[in-house]
Amino acid sequence: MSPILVALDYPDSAAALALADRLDPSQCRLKVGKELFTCAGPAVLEALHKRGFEVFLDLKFHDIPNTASKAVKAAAELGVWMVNVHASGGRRMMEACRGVLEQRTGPNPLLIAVTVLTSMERSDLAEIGLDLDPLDQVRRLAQLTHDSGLDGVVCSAQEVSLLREQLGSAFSLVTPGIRPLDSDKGDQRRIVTPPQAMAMGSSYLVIGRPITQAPDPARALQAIIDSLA
Ligand SMILES: O=c1ccn([C@@H]2O[C@H](COP(=O)(O)O)[C@@H](O)[C@H]2O)c(=O)[nH]1
Repeated sequence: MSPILVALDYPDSAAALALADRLDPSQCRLKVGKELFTCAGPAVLEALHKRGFEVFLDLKFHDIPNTASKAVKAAAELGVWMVNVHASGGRRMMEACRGVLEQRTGPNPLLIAVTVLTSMERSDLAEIGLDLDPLDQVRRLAQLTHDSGLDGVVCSAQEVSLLREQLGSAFSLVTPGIRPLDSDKGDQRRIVTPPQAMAMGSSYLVIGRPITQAPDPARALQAIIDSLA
């Protein structure tokens, strides 16, 4: 199965489903984030599942343990393949989220946690009171996520080699901030090309605008897949 997760960052389900209809579920999974889920709700997940896609519901829950864990349970009941929280919500929050999944019968999504957003660099961390290199904060939060029993983290591919050494091969490393050489960086800061990310050990590559904003998104996806071969 392809490691590519296409980010469906669209303002309505018609646009998202129009793209999905041009893609093949054997070539990629899809990611539904805050914009699309807020406007289209669970119905868009049902429509994507009907088309045969596995879906990462990227809502990055960050709340007290009771609230975050109930949100994770609700996401699991929507049948998604992967769901996430913010690791900075802490160990008790992450353990509560893992706990609600353990109590369910039936298939569970992978549960992962965001470390440091790929749009952030050292100066952004300093402004929120963290005077350290993003790599150090990513390593700390990834260890906490691992110790809390989750399945993996969201990080930049720049951090993947060290996290693989630290946490082993079974831990999922999901990497946004992926940019083919000719594409615009936009608001991302810690970026890596698709072949480099795979070579360094990413489990999954999250790719949005380089595909969705391309003149021919299906062709852009195929070019990225070819670059990984
Ligand atoms: O640290 C993070 C966590 C999540 N994202 C999400 O990934 C995609 C990236 O889209 P691009 O258009 O390829 O930049 C987007 O949906 C983000 O919400 C991230 O970029 N970084």
